[in-house]
Amino acid sequence: MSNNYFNTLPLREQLEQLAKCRFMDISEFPDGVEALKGKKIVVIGCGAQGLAQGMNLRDSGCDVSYTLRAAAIEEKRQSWKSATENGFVVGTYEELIPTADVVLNLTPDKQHTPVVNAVMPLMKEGACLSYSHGFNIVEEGMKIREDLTVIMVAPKCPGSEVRNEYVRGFGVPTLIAVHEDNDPKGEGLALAKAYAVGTGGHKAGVLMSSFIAEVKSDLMGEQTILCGMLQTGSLLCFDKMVEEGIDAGYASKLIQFGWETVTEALKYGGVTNMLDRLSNPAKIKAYDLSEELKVIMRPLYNKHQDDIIDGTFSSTMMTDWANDDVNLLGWRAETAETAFEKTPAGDVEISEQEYFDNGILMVAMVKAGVELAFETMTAAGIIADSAYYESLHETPLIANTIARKKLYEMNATISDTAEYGCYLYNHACLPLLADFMKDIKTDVIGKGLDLEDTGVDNARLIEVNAALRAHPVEAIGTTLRGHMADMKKIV
Ligand SMILES: NC(=O)C1=CN([C@@H]2O[C@H](COP(=O)(O)OP(=O)(O)OC[C@H]3O[C@@H](n4cnc5c(N)ncnc54)[C@H](OP(=O)(O)O)[C@@H]3O)[C@@H](O)[C@H]2O)C=CC1
Ligand SMILES: CC[C@](O)(C(C)=O)C(=O)O
Ligand SMILES: [Mg+2]
Ligand SMILES: [Mg+2]
Repeated sequence: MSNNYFNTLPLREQLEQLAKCRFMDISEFPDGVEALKGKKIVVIGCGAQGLAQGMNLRDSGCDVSYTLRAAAIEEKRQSWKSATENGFVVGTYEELIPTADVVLNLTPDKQHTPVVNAVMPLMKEGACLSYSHGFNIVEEGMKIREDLTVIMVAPKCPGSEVRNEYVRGFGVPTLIAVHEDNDPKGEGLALAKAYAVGTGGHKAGVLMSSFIAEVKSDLMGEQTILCGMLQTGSLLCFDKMVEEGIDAGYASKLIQFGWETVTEALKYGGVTNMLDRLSNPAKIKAYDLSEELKVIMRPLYNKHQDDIIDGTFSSTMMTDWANDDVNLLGWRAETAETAFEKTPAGDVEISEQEYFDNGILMVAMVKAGVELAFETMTAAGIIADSAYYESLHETPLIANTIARKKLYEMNATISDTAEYGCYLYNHACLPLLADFMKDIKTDVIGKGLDLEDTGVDNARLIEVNAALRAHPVEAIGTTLRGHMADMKKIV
């Protein structure tokens, strides 16, 4: 079914592409959206990314309209409503694609082959086709007409946050790339840079990378820490608290809003700051739990990265696509039936500090997941900047979606590809953590440490603090966060 482009490349070229990643200074964007001025941008699809990116680009002065498949227009589906209610012109492929200078393909990855095959013959000679994820090019080996420029502008963030951050006057880190096989006029980079400015990404940080590095890091981040770990942690922590007699409404609230609160600390000051929010004994406890979790979960992180690199993951997922999404839909239904999803957050006050104090295990899970994802990606040749965005930086942005409407909202907001990978990880991780969870009590999830004396051994505290600060995700995080000084507070 697929013709994996990455697997056709010689090893040296694979390694070179994986390691392609350069942080662009904001001074490299002096022309703003100029390269898109006077150009007609037509977005295919008006879903999570489509609507957010289109609105940002329009607010940045670009000419944006939407093309949808005929049935979506005839049936006035949600995509049609989202585009028309926001004042955009909407038309069929035949009406709008031939007029477009730049076509943004923002349909689900699963649909890219049929969508691109349908629009490519309608595209103007020399136009540009853009993606926000390189799956179609890298994993399916899609060949694009030689006269067309092919670029990627991939926000490292859910669509809702692409819009929210822009409205807050900021942006989200964005990875840009030009498909080297398709840059006939040498204008790909200028277009990608202007597009990144139009969505606000340049304010948060743009990485100039490759289609390959984006795909192999994006898939890894979303499957493991960003979505898989948060889903697994939510289910395990909730069930444990209820089993230990904690009020279900309290447990539900602690988790639903806890991820957002603890990862907000991560966003501002990395893993170090997140653990610094705990008392000294709680910090040492969280550190020890996370070290234990890392030993248990490391083989799973390695497996996910290996399967992503060699194409096993993509071919498995494509088999599911061909099989009417039987696994995806089954996992989605199963998630909806979990006790955590079905228990509304209780009407109880939980202070910001209490989320940390009573959520020590959640802090440990985030630390373990972020560090493992970062370590695994960089060991596979992904550059630290990119691994940082795909592990630490994006975790709070995904956590925000859980705060809105639990796992349902997270899985509805992320791409179908991320949703599939999230469930895949979750299914493997739950049994892996079964023994570990047997020893967990309410001191680390639900009630917090009940200590009269909060004293700790100096040498141990120094050792833990040093280990936290020495992790390589902290060094790159300090540098990259230095470029995000205007980031706005959420919680
Ligand atoms: N979700 C996210 O936050 C992120 C997504 N991305 C990437 O962005 C791209 C878009 O993903 P996402 O925003 O999640 O997608 P969504 O599922 O949210 O939106 C898909 C849109 O495409 C339309 N669509 C679906 N099937 C077809 C089809 N066969 N032909 C034409 N249109 C179709 C849908 O409208 P209708 O069904 O009404 O026709 C809908 O408007 C993907 O490449 C994804 O990897 C990148 C970063 C983050
Ligand atoms: C976290 C998943 C993601 O990669 C994203 C929002 O960045 C996606 O595909 O949705
Ligand atoms: Mg992503
Ligand atoms: Mg993704």
